[in-house]
Amino acid sequence: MGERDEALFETRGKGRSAYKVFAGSVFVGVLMIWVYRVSVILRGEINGTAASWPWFGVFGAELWFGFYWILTQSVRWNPTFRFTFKDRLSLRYEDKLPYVDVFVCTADPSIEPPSMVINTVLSVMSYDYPTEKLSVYLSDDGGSELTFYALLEASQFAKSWIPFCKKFSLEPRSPAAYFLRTFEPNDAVFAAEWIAIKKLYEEMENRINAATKVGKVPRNIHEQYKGFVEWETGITAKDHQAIVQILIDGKDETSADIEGSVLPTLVYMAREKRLNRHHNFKAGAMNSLIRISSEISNGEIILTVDCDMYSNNSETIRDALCFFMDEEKGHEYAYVQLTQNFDNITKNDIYAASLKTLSKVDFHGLDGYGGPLYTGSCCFHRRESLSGRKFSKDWKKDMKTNKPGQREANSDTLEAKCRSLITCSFEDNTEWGNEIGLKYGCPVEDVITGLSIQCRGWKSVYFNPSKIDFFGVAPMTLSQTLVQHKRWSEGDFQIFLSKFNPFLFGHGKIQFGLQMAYSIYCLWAPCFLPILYYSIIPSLTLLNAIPLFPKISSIWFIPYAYVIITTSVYSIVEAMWIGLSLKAWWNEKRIWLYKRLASYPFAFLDSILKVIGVNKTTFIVTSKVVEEDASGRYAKEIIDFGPASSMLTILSMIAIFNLLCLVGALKRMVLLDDGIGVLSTLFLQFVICGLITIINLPLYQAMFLRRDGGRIPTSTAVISVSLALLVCLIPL
Ligand SMILES: O=c1ccn([C@@H]2O[C@H](COP(=O)(O)OP(=O)(O)O[C@H]3O[C@H](CO)[C@@H](O)[C@H](O)[C@H]3O)[C@@H](O)[C@H]2O)c(=O)[nH]1
Ligand SMILES: [Mn+2]
Repeated sequence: MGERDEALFETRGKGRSAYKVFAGSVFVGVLMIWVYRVSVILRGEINGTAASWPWFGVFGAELWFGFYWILTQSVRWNPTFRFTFKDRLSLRYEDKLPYVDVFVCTADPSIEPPSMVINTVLSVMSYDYPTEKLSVYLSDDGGSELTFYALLEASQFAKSWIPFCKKFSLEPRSPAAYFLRTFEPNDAVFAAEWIAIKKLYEEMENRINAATKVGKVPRNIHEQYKGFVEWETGITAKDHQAIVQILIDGKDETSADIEGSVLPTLVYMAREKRLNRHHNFKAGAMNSLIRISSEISNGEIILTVDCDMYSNNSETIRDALCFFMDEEKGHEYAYVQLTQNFDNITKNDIYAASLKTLSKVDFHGLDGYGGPLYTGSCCFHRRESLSGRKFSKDWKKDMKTNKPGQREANSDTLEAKCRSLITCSFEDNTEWGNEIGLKYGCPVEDVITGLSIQCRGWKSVYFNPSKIDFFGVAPMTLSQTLVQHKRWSEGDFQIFLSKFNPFLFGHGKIQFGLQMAYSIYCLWAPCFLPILYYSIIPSLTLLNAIPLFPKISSIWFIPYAYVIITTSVYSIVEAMWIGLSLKAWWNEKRIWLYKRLASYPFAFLDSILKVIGVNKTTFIVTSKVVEEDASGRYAKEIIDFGPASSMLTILSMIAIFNLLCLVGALKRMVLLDDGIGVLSTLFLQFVICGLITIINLPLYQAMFLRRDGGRIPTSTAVISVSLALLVCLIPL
């Protein structure tokens, strides 16, 4: 034992020589482009001409694109793939498996329906894992009796659901997903139980949805269960006392399922909220969970999931443990990040929300340099690394345990103790949010926390098996997509500006490849500048017949053509390889542009304002539901552009502006005698302007032709057309 052929997991890299040769050739192309620009400057051909400042700007953008392209090579250089051996784990450690605590976070019952939240909870309660070692905690930042009520219902339903899942080895174990995907079985015994449980589930779901609809829990239920006393005083989401309710106590022999087996512990928590106190969003909720769970179950492994991310694979905990419990390497790992998948993605992924390039390319690349980012959900942590501990080589904690944790026996005293840990003032003058737990003050608490853990010497693992582990809900409108990406790019850029800058703080602590890879995301926000420039200036100069690029017949045209064509073809090939359709690839390109034009500029601005102390961190929660007609459009892959917003105005303005430039330039080309000559000197500007126009076809449609609720509001149309006309008139 202990030899790698007996190991609990295996790591495989992929030989990438062909790719490296290709990337090398692109790099030469990029260098040639730079050489061309410098040589023109040295020959003094540019200074003083009309093209002077647009020309230097384009050069600046090209410097950035080249530099950024180099960064993205880090995640394509050394991809790493992991495989686990769960049978070896069971064979060696089945009776010594560690305690596992699962954290689920929810924030708002109106956009995160309680019936969805409890499906996530039920799916993780039903893991194929010793139930006495499994505890599930729900943090409710909405402090809502509706969510509490749903969880109470779930705690009852679990008594039938968990034994049913295990008896028939069901997958997935979220009842909603299971009943959506399966039909009445043929086997008579199974069918009888199946029908009975389905009925039980539907009745429960109806009760929960009925309460959610009216916005309160029926009186008679209030009276039946003492826990509701917390809501008797009419508390609000932003102002309420600390609430901790142990709904199922796994240590209590009387709380068994219908077959008499122990149930996993189930806890509801709403940390104290006061109007004048900052609560640090999800990071604050997670830190509260870390503290109360350490009193109640103190699992050595913590799984964090968002409330929409149900488990799709009952064996996931065992996969994760294959890394943590591996005799040789296990002690190095702080967290095991699994893939976040979404089961509401449309056929051609209209909002590029599947994030497949991240999950199927980038994260494998990150894993080759010390491990992936922590992305908030679907991630297993070692409790001690999450709590701030430094990695040390000599220190191998023995994960193998079979003794129950020590704790307060009486559940009333235990709850009271826990409540005292989640008051507004508990963290005052402590290291929580700083050295201990998840970090505060950053809209991506996950990424900054993961980075700081890696900088304390720990490694992480990316595990992306062919069987999907989790399914969540991706944004379903354009504005939600843009707002989510604004939060992400803002948070990542703030990391870059903070003392945790991957190159500075990470220097000497994490590998250079990892520093580069983190910077891909940390530098999303500033990418708006060159892209915005490229979306306006080449087209404006096209309109004014000022060339900015070498003409088609020039030898310097070759590196441009080579870089543009090969990187585009490569990006299509990569998209096919990760399972996107051609149309999905095209949609991804559109959202790529929209993020850079609409999300990133605001992220950039807000980050700067935050650095100079004007702005505070915010966290706009993504809605997991949309209205009926919006969901109809989503299913038909019709982009929902509305409502009016400054983000939308920018997008519309740029789309219209490019259309005007293209029309103006084409007109001139047709009217002039030397049309072909014009086309040849302005060729690349035609390409850029033309592509921006073509990719915006759905936008023009939404502005001028559509009448549905997802169209571009008239006010936005008027403003953006006027602005576009104004920009066209800028004299050069
Ligand atoms: O004050 C808050 C705000 C959010 N949440 C929860 O945080 C989770 C993530 O929120 P969501 O709106 O779904 O954001 P996403 O952009 O989908 O989340 C990704 O990005 C976040 C960081 O920006 C991470 O926290 C998430 O884990 C990660 O999945 C949800 O369960 C929320 O209920 C809270 O508990 N309290
Ligand atoms: Mn989410």
